[in-house]
Amino acid sequence: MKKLKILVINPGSTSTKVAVFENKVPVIEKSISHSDKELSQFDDLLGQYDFRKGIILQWLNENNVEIRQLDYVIGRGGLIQPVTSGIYQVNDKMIEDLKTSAMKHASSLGAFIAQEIALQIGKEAYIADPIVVDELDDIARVSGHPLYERKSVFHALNHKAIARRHADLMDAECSELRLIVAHLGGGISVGAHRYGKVVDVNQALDGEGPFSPERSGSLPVGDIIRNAFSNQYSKSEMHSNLVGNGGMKAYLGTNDGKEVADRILEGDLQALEVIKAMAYQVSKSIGEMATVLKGKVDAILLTGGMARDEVITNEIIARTNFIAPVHIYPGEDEMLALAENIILMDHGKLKAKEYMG
Ligand SMILES: Nc1ncnc2c1ncn2[C@@H]1O[C@H](COP(=O)(O)OP(=O)(O)OP(=O)(O)O)[C@@H](O)[C@H]1O
Ligand SMILES: CCCC(=O)O
Repeated sequence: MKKLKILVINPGSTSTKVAVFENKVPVIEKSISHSDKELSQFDDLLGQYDFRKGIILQWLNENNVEIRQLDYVIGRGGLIQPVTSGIYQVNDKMIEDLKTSAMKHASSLGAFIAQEIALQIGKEAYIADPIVVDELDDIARVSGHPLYERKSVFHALNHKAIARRHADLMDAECSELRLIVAHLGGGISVGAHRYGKVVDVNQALDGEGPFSPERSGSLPVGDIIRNAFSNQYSKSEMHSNLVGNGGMKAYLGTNDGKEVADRILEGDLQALEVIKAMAYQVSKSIGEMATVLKGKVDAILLTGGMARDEVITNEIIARTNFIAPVHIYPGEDEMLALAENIILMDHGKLKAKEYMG
């Protein structure tokens, strides 16, 4: 059977990851880092479109990949309206919703860039398990005030991929397991997976949960309101304290977990205190999700870049392994997960869903 050639595009806040897969094998792949300075020349996220697309086309060119050789193009999906888990064909409604979304996230560029490249070769573009996958129990939507409904915004693609990887290793199906998955990346999301559905999770973009390398997570709301009306901060300063310049970066001046790990090895006690506080908050979120699953938890899975750091994982294990065994899956499976969605669709085992908005 002919091997499928799949271009996978995953724009993140500080990098653009790109790969060409032949079936499940990434024959070429690259993570292109973008410095704060490089991205600050653009007024907003959509302003980065030509820049990021140009980098991808140049990379394909350098690797002698002609786009007409591609069978499929898939991007990581961003801030559309809430959807169920699955693979979606990019359509006009999706593009419109991405353009008008009030919240911003780099993954929204995935659909735009995938669509433009696919159109050039007369094909459709796809996204899968975007960050707005919503499987919340109704009770989890209640925030505490009717003006505000809790939203499901999290690392859905990697949560689902790591849950599947764990289930495979256990010789089980996700639909048989009750898992707590903690993605420890630039942002942190902790979700309760009940028989394959993420029935509760913190809104990991700009609102809830543990602080992360660059996000503040949950903050005392009354103090935020007082600051917002104090005339001391602009709206964008207030927001960047939540996303981009919050969390570890606000305390230690860097969002780089490896740099902080090195500082701890050199004896930096402040760095150790902040990392332990982050692990403490992640552990509390895991405890919360254990109550969502009524204490019946088969396993706790730690994933994302920061799951490579033993100071963090050991602290979380010590605080949570009374709930269930803790398994560590460092890094992420997002690129492979996107390629796998295409392969399953091509083989007729998964049907692309139509995005209705
Ligand atoms: N070996 C390591 N030790 C400590 N921290 C690490 C290590 N490797 C990566 N990290 C840190 O993990 C964080 C990034 O994780 P990851 O790559 O999963 O996030 P991302 O893709 O940038 O963002 P997100 O996961 O929120 O979409 C960074 O702070 C990075 O420095
Ligand atoms: C909110 C999910 C995506 C991210 O943190 O980058």
